[in-house]
Amino acid sequence: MNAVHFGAGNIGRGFIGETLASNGFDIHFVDVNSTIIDALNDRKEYDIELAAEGKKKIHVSNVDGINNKDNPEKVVSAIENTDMVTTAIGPKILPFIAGLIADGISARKANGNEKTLDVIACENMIGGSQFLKGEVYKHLSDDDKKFADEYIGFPNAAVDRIVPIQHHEDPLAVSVEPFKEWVVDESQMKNPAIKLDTVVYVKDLEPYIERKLFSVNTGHATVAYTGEYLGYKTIGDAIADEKVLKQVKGALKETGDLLIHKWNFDPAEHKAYQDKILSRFENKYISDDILRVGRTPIRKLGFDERFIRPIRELKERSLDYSVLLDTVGMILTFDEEKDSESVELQKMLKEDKAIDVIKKVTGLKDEDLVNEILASYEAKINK
Ligand SMILES: NC(=O)c1ccc[n+]([C@@H]2O[C@H](COP(=O)([O-])OP(=O)(O)OC[C@H]3O[C@@H](n4cnc5c(N)ncnc54)[C@H](O)[C@@H]3O)[C@@H](O)[C@H]2O)c1
Ligand SMILES: O=P(O)(O)OC[C@@H](O)[C@@H](O)[C@H](O)[C@H](O)CO
Repeated sequence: MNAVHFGAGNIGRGFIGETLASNGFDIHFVDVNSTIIDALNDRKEYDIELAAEGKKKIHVSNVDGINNKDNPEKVVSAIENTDMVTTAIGPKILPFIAGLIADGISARKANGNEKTLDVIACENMIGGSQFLKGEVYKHLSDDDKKFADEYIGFPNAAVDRIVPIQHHEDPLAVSVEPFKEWVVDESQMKNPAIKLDTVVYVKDLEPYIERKLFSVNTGHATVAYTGEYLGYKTIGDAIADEKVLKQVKGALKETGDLLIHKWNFDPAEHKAYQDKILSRFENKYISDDILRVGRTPIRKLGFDERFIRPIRELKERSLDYSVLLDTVGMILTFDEEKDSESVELQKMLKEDKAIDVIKKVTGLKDEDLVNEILASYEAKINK
């Protein structure tokens, strides 16, 4: 069996690649990074190192690479014959690869390939694969849409493993934390016969993706933005400061209250899940830049993203969201010249009224909440 995986970056090589390979798949990685693609084609293998005592190595083989910028037709032909498509490319990039996936689906139809296929977006977002489906369908004819409705599934997924930006001489080497969790919505699959060992299949992904995004990612981002505000550069240094630790614990308490209320999670189990997350952020074998974890602050301030959605839903339930609100004030001060969204956000805040920027980036219509965010931001910049 073989898989086409879009995004040969940190999580692509460091988690999705490992899982597909250990399940016996040959992997065609698709990326625009020619250094990585050339190295994959030269060597057809790479190593993953576990960031923990002993630094165990995991060998991944039977891989190659396709540069979708130079050879889009090779991507289409790989999709035409593949058993699975996965992505780990970033939510904003999905629309740019949708056309290639659509062409691959059209080619399957044209060649009478009626083998069912699942396309799984492994991105940090709610409803990632279904979002990708919407983008792919924009490129399909009505007939090809009917074919896709019958044979192509887009099951949503949640993936969890911290993989920082890599600094090795070997462009394929990747160091990852030992923890890993990949959950797929089984009810949206077209080919449920392909079940990957170590992947968890569930009938309803929503509680899992919300638990992940509003615990791991809200927590991580809280460490990043509070840390940046206090002058730190790495997650490890930031979380060692008790002010940052207090902030992340406060944020997790609030999202935990929401998740327990909404999904009936067992409070003791949820507390253990949160404690595990904090210990993962403190992993001394990993150096994770605040710049990476805080990247794309406009995306992270989105209506359904890791801060605004829990705040909205806590407010609806008359539950406390003061720490999340305080953190949103700090996100708006995130000023990193290497992050184009941070540059754009700061430019907007200089040129426009802060209240209008807040409305625009969060999509909020609730005037009271917008004013609360404005007050939180002003408190941060006037300190
Ligand atoms: N790194 C993590 O800890 C982690 C964990 C879970 C989920 N995720 C999610 O996985 C996704 C990828 O994150 P990452 O950390 O691996 O990022 P990354 O930047 O390391 O990898 C993304 C890869 O996509 C490639 N790419 C960008 N534009 C492309 C295009 N148009 N066509 C083909 N390839 C393109 C880049 O060259 C890069 O190799 C994100 O949605 C992220 O939220 C990351
Ligand atoms: O990838 P982002 O930008 O959505 O979030 C940054 C990190 O919080 C994220 O990559 C985590 O490391 C990962 O989600 C852990 O599973």
